[in-house]
Amino acid sequence: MDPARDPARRRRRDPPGALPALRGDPHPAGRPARRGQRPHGPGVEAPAGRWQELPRPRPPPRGDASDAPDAVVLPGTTQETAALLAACSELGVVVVPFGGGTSVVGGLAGVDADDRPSVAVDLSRMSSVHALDVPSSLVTVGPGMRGPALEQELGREGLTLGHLPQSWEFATLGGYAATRSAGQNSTGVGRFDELVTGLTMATPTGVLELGHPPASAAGPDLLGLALGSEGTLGIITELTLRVRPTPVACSYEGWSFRSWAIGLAALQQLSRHELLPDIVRLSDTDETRANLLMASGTGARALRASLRARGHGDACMLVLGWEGLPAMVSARMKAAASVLRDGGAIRLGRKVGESWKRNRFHGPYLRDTLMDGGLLVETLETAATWSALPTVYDAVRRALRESLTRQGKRPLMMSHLSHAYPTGGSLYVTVLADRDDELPLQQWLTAKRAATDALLAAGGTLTHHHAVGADHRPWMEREIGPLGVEVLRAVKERLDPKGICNPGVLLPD
Ligand SMILES: Cc1cc2nc3c(=O)[nH]c(=O)nc-3n(C[C@H](O)[C@H](O)[C@H](O)COP(=O)(O)OP(=O)(O)OC[C@H]3O[C@@H](n4cnc5c(N)ncnc54)[C@H](O)[C@@H]3O)c2cc1C
Repeated sequence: MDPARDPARRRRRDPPGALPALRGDPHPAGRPARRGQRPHGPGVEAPAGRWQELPRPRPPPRGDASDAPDAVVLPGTTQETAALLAACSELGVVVVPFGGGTSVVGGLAGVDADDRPSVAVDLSRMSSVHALDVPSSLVTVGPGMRGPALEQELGREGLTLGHLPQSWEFATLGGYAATRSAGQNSTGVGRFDELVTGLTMATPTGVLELGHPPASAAGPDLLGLALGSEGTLGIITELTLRVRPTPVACSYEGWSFRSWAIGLAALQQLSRHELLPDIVRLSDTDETRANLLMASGTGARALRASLRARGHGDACMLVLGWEGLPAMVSARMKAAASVLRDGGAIRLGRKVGESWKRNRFHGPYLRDTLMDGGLLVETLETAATWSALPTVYDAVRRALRESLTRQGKRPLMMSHLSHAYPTGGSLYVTVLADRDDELPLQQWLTAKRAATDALLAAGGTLTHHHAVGADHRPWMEREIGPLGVEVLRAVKERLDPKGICNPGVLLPD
């Protein structure tokens, strides 16, 4: 069986293809809880607040499979899924939908406080195109379909979805909707939730048909309840997505700024002038330095020398991608170039942009190599308004540095902004440190908890695109307030009265 499709992997949050890295530590990014236990050991789920040292949980015995699902079920239609959910509800069996298994926040942890039996619902049998409405630019698909397969089908009609997260090879369309994913082109085409115009969700108490393209004013939009619901309300069994013509022209280019603050200010100017490109990636000095060091060949050496000579020795590199009709692409690039030059940027040209494009799915595989070498390699992400971003950036880095240094492992942190909006942008931080081989999970949870407290206090969101899962649950009330949590609970109680739908995620205990 393709390991990415193996639902027994659902509680390990490693990316498909990451298995070799896990030999020494089966759960470097998160230890799955055993049935009936709190997900990450005592203390870890306590409400966020002032930092306290956590009691150190004992690592699980190697090879412990006590949290594996009791069965894997593969429904083929909405009706079969609805019947399955109704039966599980009656019998008190927990149901965890399994898309591509790429959740990095414990979305598939399957933890149930009551330790009920559980089934993993593998959606791979529902992975075909159901309808294509070319004049309306709409495609209707099954939730188990993966991005590459859909792009191949759409490509025959000269269309594309254009949703390209780094997990694109393995993640599914249903998973994107359930987690409100963002892709590399989201600045241009929109986040995945913006691409969903309608969906069908089977719940234990019936089937919901949500959304009405092109638009409707019939009350509050219930579609928003299903997007980001992470399997807690039911299972998405069909999606209707907005597609667009395959771009005729694609141009990727690199720019350099003297500092992160200057780069952020320039992006803010682009957004203010409605000149944001389709792809934006502004790396801070540490990430730029690492990228330049990893680039080989005479071109890379010449680039490093030229940046030093022009006073950009500690540069922050920006990659922009422009897609669409040739005339539009060149007009937008020209207008943006003038704003960027006014903001102090140096144009590095297309080679830098093309090189980013070639390597854009390689990062996670490099992570495996680094982990094999004994490093802790983890990531976290958030988003904030343009005015709050600098504070959030400083706060997260400070919290991570202090926490890991206190644990005796000084980290290297690399950050980038990869999704820009008129009002702000996302922030993604990669952390590398010597791994505490005895308690690697505790090492990261300690740091992550400090960073999450810090980013929320500074005005960031709990998550920009990785979703809540099991890992972010303790902070959910802080994000949406106690009344917000009650509203979600009330909806869940109506649709899932026995609480069988993925009970271990999203909603706090
Ligand atoms: C290497 C790597 C890179 C990543 N890069 C990105 C990125 O660039 N952008 C980004 O947004 N995310 C990224 N992620 C996170 C992850 O890929 C996304 O959260 C993705 O949307 C999950 O899709 P999936 O099909 O794998 O869902 P799964 O991991 O299988 O499930 C995720 C959650 O959704 C629920 N679920 C899945 N399918 C359904 C359904 N049909 N109905 C109801 N609930 C369902 C599951 O129960 C679970 O709670 C990355 C992950 C990895 C490992």
